[in-house]
Amino acid sequence: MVQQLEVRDVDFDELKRNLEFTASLLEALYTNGTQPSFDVEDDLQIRSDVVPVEVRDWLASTFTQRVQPIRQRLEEKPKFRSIVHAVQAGIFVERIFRKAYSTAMPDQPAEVINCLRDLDRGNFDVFSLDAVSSGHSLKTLFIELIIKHHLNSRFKVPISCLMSFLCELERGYNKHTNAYHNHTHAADVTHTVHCLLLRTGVLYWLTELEVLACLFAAAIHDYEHTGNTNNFHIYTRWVRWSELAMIYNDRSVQESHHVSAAFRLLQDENTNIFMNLTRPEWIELRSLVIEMVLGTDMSCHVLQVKAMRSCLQQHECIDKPKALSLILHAADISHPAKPWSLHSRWTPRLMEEFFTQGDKEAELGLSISPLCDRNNTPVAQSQIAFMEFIVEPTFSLISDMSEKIVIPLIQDTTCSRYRSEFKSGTEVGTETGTEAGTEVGTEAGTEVGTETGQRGLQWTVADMVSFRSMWMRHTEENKNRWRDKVKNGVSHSDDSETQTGQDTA
Ligand SMILES: Nc1nc2c(ncn2[C@@H]2O[C@H](COP(=O)(O)O)[C@@H](O)[C@H]2O)c(=O)[nH]1
Ligand SMILES: [Zn+2]
Repeated sequence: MVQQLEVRDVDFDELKRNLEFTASLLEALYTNGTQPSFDVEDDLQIRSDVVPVEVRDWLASTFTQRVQPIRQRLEEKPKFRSIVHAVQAGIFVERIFRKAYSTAMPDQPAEVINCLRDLDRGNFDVFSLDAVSSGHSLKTLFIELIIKHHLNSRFKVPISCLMSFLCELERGYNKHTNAYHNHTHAADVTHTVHCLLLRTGVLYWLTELEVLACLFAAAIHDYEHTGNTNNFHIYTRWVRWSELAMIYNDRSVQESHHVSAAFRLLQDENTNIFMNLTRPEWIELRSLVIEMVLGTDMSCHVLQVKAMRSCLQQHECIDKPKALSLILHAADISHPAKPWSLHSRWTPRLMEEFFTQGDKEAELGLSISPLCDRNNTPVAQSQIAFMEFIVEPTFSLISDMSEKIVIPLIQDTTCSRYRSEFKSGTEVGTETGTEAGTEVGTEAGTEVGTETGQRGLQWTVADMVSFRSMWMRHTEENKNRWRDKVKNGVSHSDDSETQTGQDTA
């Protein structure tokens, strides 16, 4: 606006609308900043009637991990236009953003559009998307999901920043040319998070900011992965220096790096996709993303699963960051719960990465880590064990947790604008045939939450059943495939089917 005034190129109607929008933003900021502080009584057992509010804020910000809201003095409250104007202006700017995206986005090749039609399905083929998008599956998918969830317009994500950020992100993923931990894995996990949120119904429990945090966390969760395990970084430092282990004091070495390096990207204004978030939004998003990405450290698995199980058993309230961390963790280990055509392509990639680490360990005169010896690893048996002891319990927990979260939402017939809007562009639970498992469509469940003038929320209990039966069916089928290999004596790393990055589908 200032630039327009400086060059005297002013459209007064547009200027007025933009000023109104600015006022609405400031008003939102003011409202956020002056909302009552969260409860610190529980954390520190402080009695609110005897402790002044400033002291409580100080205690909360210093001695708990909660984030302090920005507090403004009351007398600073400016006078703003009516909320109706603010909303109108907001809608106007959202439209401008949508238009900017459709203009700036180059036309996608027909093959890409075709691939993206399966975006809401569990059998979505990320390898095909990577092939038809010339190796840009992460970029293509992230943009698609951001638009699909209306997050680009809601959070005013500048298209140029988004493009530059995603180029850098893909570059970082390909820095170490890993067979498994590369941009395709990031695209796969991002897609799977979207699918899990949608198919479990947890999506309808979340705010738009939380959805943004989930997709962003998934996209960056292995950024600049070195292709080695954390233990490799920690235990090889006697013979080989690991900068990351030193920086992060042996704690979640890689995960700490992924999240830190990704946030560093946002420090550059050309790649800062969150430049238009308010301060409280940014703080909340950052905190969620950090917790989710650190939760992908596999050494947290047992604790994470135990904590959520006990929360469900004791009928406690489900902590959102914990639930979302579990969803990202599940997405991260989800390929064994997908059709064999996908699982059988991920396995040799992962094994090759493990074996490359084993080669390095042998070269350094160290003992070779479990599953990293290319001449002696029982791939099939290890995959069966991974499914039985890690994947199935995690997915079972996700199903139980989602039911606990979503059933009250289904019973609550006041569905939000977001839920209805999203639903009108997405069909959940209507899959049939092999993919849908029990083949239960929306008609089988209870339709709830119909609002005048909007398509009703059609998310149903049947969809939850379908989700559970689908991952169970896939893990069972995949285990049987591996069992057959054991029976036929082709279960080791020397079996050509389980060797390096070869597509076996
Ligand atoms: N033995 C197997 N381990 C697997 C498989 N898929 C994943 N994994 C392990 O989980 C982590 C995932 O975390 P990430 O953030 O590093 O991607 C991965 O490193 C493996 O250790 C599998 O099929 N078999
Ligand atoms: Zn991962």
